[in-house]
Amino acid sequence: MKRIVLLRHGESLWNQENRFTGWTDVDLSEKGVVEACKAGDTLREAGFSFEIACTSYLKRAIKTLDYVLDRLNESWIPVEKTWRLNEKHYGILQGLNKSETAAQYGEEQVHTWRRSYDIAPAALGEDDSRNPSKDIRYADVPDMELPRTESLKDAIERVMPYWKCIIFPTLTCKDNLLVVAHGNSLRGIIKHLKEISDTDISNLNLPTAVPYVFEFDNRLALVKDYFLGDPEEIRKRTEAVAKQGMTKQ
Ligand SMILES: O=C(O)[C@@H](CO)OP(=O)(O)O
Repeated sequence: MKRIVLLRHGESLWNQENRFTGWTDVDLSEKGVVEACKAGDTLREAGFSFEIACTSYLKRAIKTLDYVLDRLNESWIPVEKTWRLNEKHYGILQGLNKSETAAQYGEEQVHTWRRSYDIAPAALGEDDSRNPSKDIRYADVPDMELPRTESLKDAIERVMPYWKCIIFPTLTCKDNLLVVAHGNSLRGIIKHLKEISDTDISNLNLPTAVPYVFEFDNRLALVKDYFLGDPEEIRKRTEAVAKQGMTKQ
């Protein structure tokens, strides 16, 4: 049996303040650090061990991975970072409070920006200091590929080459992989793995730092997927993520 564990980062400072984050490189909150350590403990107690891990270029995911590997006593394993696993780029919404945005533009519009398949928020202007083309960490990425905003569809289009060329083929020679990324980049991967329709994907929300396990047979067909943890707690935390775009949470 082969396994890929998908893990959303622990709570970030902007998750705590309920702000659209996207490619903004915010740190984990104190609660996020605790959540990340707990995810590592949960994986260890369930007998998980990893041969290789990958994550995004954003510190909330990188640090979550570090805490998880520390709890597993596996800080030594190879880790690959890629911009392709970054969160969906939220364009000009980045930094805005989600409830206040819902009060201004309506909950339906905010839901469309957050969870529709192919509608992106307005793009950052070329001169905006948040334009990724001005960030040295993306210097090796062709400018044409750097987003100024993204729909889920756009995010999937840049995640998938990495999934198909690097992550998934690694399963042919390794049995246990860990991917620590973000709510929407992971929703894109899950959509692909579980063949979720463009419409139904709007109902999928991921709680922070809950390991989501995918098991494959030796021919790499998906046989089983499940969250690790208390189902009732996971349900409540998932519902809370869905409600972040409401005027009052
Ligand atoms: O703001 C963001 O970048 C994401 C993840 O935190 O939020 P949402 O759940 O609204 O897509």
